[in-house]
Amino acid sequence: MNTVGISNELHQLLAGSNVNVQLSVPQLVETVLKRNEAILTSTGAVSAETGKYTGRSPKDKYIVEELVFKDKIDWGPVNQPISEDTFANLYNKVINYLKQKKELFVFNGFAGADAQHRLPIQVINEYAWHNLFAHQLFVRPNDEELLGHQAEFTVISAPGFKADPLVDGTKSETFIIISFERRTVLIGGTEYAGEMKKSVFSIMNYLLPEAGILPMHCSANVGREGDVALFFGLSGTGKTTLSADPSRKLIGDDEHGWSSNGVFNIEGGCYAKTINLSREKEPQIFDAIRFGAVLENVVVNPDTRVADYEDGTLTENTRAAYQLQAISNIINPSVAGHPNAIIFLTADAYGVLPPISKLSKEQAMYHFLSGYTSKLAGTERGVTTPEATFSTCFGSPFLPLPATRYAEMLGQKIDENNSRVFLVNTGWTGGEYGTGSRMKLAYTRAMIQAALEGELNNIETIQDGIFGLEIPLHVPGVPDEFLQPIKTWSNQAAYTEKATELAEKFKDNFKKFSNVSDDIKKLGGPTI
Ligand SMILES: Nc1ncnc2c1ncn2[C@@H]1O[C@H](COP(=O)(O)OP(=O)(O)O)[C@@H](O)[C@H]1O
Ligand SMILES: C=C(OP(=O)(O)O)C(=O)O
Ligand SMILES: [Mn+2]
Repeated sequence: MNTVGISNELHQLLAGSNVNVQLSVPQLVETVLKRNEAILTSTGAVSAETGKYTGRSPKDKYIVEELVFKDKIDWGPVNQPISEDTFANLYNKVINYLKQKKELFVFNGFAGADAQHRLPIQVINEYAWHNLFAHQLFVRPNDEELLGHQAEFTVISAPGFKADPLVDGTKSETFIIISFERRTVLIGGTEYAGEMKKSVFSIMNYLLPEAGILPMHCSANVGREGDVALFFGLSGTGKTTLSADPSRKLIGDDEHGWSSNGVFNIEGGCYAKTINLSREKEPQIFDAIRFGAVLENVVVNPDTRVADYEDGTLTENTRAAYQLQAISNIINPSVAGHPNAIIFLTADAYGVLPPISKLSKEQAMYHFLSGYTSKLAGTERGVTTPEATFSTCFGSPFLPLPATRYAEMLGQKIDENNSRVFLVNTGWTGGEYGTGSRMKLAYTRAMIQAALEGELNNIETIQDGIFGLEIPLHVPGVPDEFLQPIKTWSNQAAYTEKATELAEKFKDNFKKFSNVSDDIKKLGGPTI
C-alpha cells in the first residue's frame, strides 16, 4: 500500500488495503468512470446519484460526549450526544468494513485558505467520486505543503456501511459523528457528499472561536475598490448564487472565517444548487460545470449526456461541486480584508419581509440571533415545501457552541470595522409561498449592487410598520412598489395579518435569548 500521507494509527488499521493517496483530478475522474460510480456528461463533468439520501441528515448527526469537551458544547437537537463506547464500536466496524474494500481513496489538504489559521485535514473515502468532491471542495496543498502535511483532523466516509440502530446505538442506518478528542469525523450510511464539507465546517465552528476567529456560514466577494461583502444565509437563500457576480471577485460561496486581519475562505471550492440553473441567469456557475466538476442527483440524458437542470425528479437539492478556479473572477488565495457590507439573506416564505432593508446595530444583532428564514425543499431530509424556521447565526445546524458566542464576536467586529448591515429577502413577494412568487433574481441582484456600491447609504427610507426595518424608497433598476411588501399584496388586510403572525413568531423565538442586552431586545425586533 502507498502509505505516504496516512496517519500512523490509520496506517496500522488499514494495513493491507490498497489506498490511493492524493490522486490527481484526471486520475480520479478516470477511476470514478472505471468503477461506474458516475457517468461522464457533455460538459466533461461527472454525474453521480446518491440513492436514498439526497440531502443532509441532521437527525443522524452526533458529537461524542467526551470529558474535555462536555461543558463547552451546546447540547440539544443539533448537537446530539453519543457515548465514547458507541463511537469506538462504530469506528472499529467502519475500519473493518473499509479494509475489505478493493481500494480506498485519501485526500490530504486543508480547511482554511489562510495559511496562519488553517487546519490540516485528511479525507478517507470508500468512493472515488467522494474523493474527487473532497479535492474540489477543500483547500489543496502544493507539493511542498503535501510533503510536510500532518493531518490534525480526519474525515472517514463509508457510505456503504450501514449501522444497525438496535446494536450500534444510532437512530438509523446513517450517522455523522464528530469526535473532538480523536479528531475524527465518522460518516456512514449516506452518500450525500455535502455531509463531508458541512461536518468539517462544524469542526471549524468549534475550533476557530478558540483562536479568536469568527467562523461564519456566509459567502464572500470583493469589489474593485477592495471592498468586501459577506452574504449570510441558510441553505437555498442565495449565498452561492449572489456571490457569483461578474463585477466582483469571489472569495468563497459558503464558509468563512473572520480574523483580526480580515476574512478568509474555509474551503477551496463551491457547492452550487443546480435546480433550474440557466446560463442566462447564472452564467458563472453554469460555465464552472466542466471537466473535474461533480454533479449530484442531476438528471442526465443517457444518450446525449446533457444535464437537465429543470428536472427535480431525484431531488430539488441537485448540486454541482467545482473548485474555485472554475470561476473566472476569483481572489487567490481566498483571503481579503474586513467586510464593508454584510448582507443577511432570508428566504421569507410568508412574503412579508422587504426585499431589502437597512439594519441598525441592534437590528443586526437581533436578526443574526433570530436567523429567520425558510428551510427550502431538499437540503435536509424530509423538507419538501418551504418551512419557516429560526436558525441562529443563519447556520445553527453547524454550530457546536452557544449562538451568543458567535453573535458577540460578530457584534464586536461590526463595531470595530463599521460594517453596514442589510437584510435581503430572496424568498416570496406578493403573497406567501403558494400564492405569491419568488423574488426576481434580477431585482435581488440590482438591490445588492446598489447596497454594495454605497447607493443606499444616504437615501430616503420608510420604516416598515411591523418589523421596524428601514426600507429604501428607490433602488435603481427596481420598481418602487416592489420595495414595500404591503404594496405587492392584492389584499392588504391579508398582508397585515400574515406579517403580524410572523412578528409574533419572532418575538416568541427571541424569548430564549434572555442574556442578550435590553437594547437589542427593545430596538432590534418587530415594533408592534
Ligand atoms: N431572488 C433570488 N435570489 C437568490 N436566489 C434565487 C432567487 N430567486 C431564485 N433563486 C434560486 O434560489 C437558489 C439559491 O440557492 P443557493 O445560491 O445555492 O443558496 P445557498 O448557497 O445559500 O445555499 C438558486 O437555485 C437560485 O437560482
Ligand atoms: C451544502 C449545504 O449548504 P448550502 O445549501 O448552504 O450550500 C447543506 O446545507 O447541505
Ligand atoms: Mn451554497
